[in-house]
Amino acid sequence: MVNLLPFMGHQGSPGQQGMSQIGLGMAIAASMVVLSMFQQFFFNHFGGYLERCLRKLVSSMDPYVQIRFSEDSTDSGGPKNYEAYAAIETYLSSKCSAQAPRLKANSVRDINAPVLCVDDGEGVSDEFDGVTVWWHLGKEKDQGDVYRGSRNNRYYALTFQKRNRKVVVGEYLRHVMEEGKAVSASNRQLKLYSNSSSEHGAYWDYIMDFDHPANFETLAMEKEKKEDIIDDLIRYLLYGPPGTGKSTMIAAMANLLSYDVYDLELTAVRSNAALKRLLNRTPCNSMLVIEDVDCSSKITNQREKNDKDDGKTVKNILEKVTLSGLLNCVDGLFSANEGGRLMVFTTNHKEALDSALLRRGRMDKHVEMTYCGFEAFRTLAKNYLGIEHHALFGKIEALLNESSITPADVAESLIARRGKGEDCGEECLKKLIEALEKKGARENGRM
Ligand SMILES: Nc1ncnc2c1ncn2[C@@H]1O[C@H](COP(=O)(O)OP(=O)(O)OP(=O)(O)O)[C@@H](O)[C@H]1O
Ligand SMILES: [Mg+2]
Repeated sequence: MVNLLPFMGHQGSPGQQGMSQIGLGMAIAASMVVLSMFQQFFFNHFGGYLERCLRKLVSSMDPYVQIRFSEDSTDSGGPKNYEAYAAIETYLSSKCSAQAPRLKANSVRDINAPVLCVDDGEGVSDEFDGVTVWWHLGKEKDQGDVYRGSRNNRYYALTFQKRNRKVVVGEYLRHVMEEGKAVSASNRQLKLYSNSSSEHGAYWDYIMDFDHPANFETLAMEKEKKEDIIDDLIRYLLYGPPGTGKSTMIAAMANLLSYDVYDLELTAVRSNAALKRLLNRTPCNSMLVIEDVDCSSKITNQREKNDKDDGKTVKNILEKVTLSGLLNCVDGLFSANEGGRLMVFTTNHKEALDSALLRRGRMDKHVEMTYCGFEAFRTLAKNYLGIEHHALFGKIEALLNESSITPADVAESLIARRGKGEDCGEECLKKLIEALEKKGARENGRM
């Protein structure tokens, strides 16, 4: 404690000194209580008012407005945040190459046309309708949570003069988002994610860049069916025997929409809560895929049984991912986020699926991937041999009508002949006819 006595001027007897020290102490304590009560009273009644006045004063002196667009998709803005951030980044790539002294290249689909963007701490200006705005890429520390840890979040700060607020917030931002999305859709490198879990919960792991060449043109399937799918991509159940193109169709869908693929392995998800967390972290413009959903649900049932056998508690059993848990999550996710998300289940055994999954309205479309018909064969012949018409096509059509061969098997016989020279087309078709005849004979023999 600070000794106050030397500053007291008058020094009395030791007894008097003791008394005056106590008196002084009490006076100081009392004045501190009064002061703190006053502070509290003052700030309760006038603090808000003072702050508002101060803000008004500062903003009247500062003729600029700033808007931040954060890359963080886990805060209150959700995945939409990242969508806006990515669109801005792409939009600015065309502006920054001429202006910013430091640039960075983002991973893109076409290596000949990389998307450049400003480096951290750099800025660029832009003109729109006679209005100048300034963009700046900043970084802020985010405390994160136990699931993702702390990290640095980037944000784009848009600064403009207050008098241009209407144009910037309205037309300019719309223009930035539209342009940015159009460019990124055509040139963005797609990515493949899969789910993992740790003691902290479930999360998405980046696996690799998604570089599947499939598209709807090369997908072997009837034209009408393809068009129907393209027109209305939302929630799908793809079913059919192995090798009929379910995974190929998923790749074609992702490529068509430029969506990243989130491959959900249900057996690796530990609880319905973990599943919910994962699905909530599936950003917009993404495709959630659950392959072989019949196997996933079987394993779930099996796990429940095993747990019962092990004598584990009821709580543990309930905590496992259940089909109804999955369906609840899916319904919630998709009703909250119209568009920008696609979900596809696949199965080889539609008949084995729970009726809850098949119920109308749950999966918008059930698409059957079938054995190779003649139209599908023609696509494959064009893909692999570059042949669109041939005298042997008639015979092949007749044989395809009689046997059940998968597009994968047809493709395999066509690939096997490829590389044997320009004129291997006819030879390939003959080989295919041979394979079809053998298959037909086997199938008839079995019947
Ligand atoms: N409809 C198709 N159009 C074009 N190629 C196809 C088609 N179906 C199969 N293929 C070819 O066969 C290969 C295997 O097909 P894919 O993996 O898509 O079958 P799947 O239905 O997913 O099988 P599984 O049920 O075993 O997962 C593909 O890589 C592709 O080359
Ligand atoms: Mg597959």
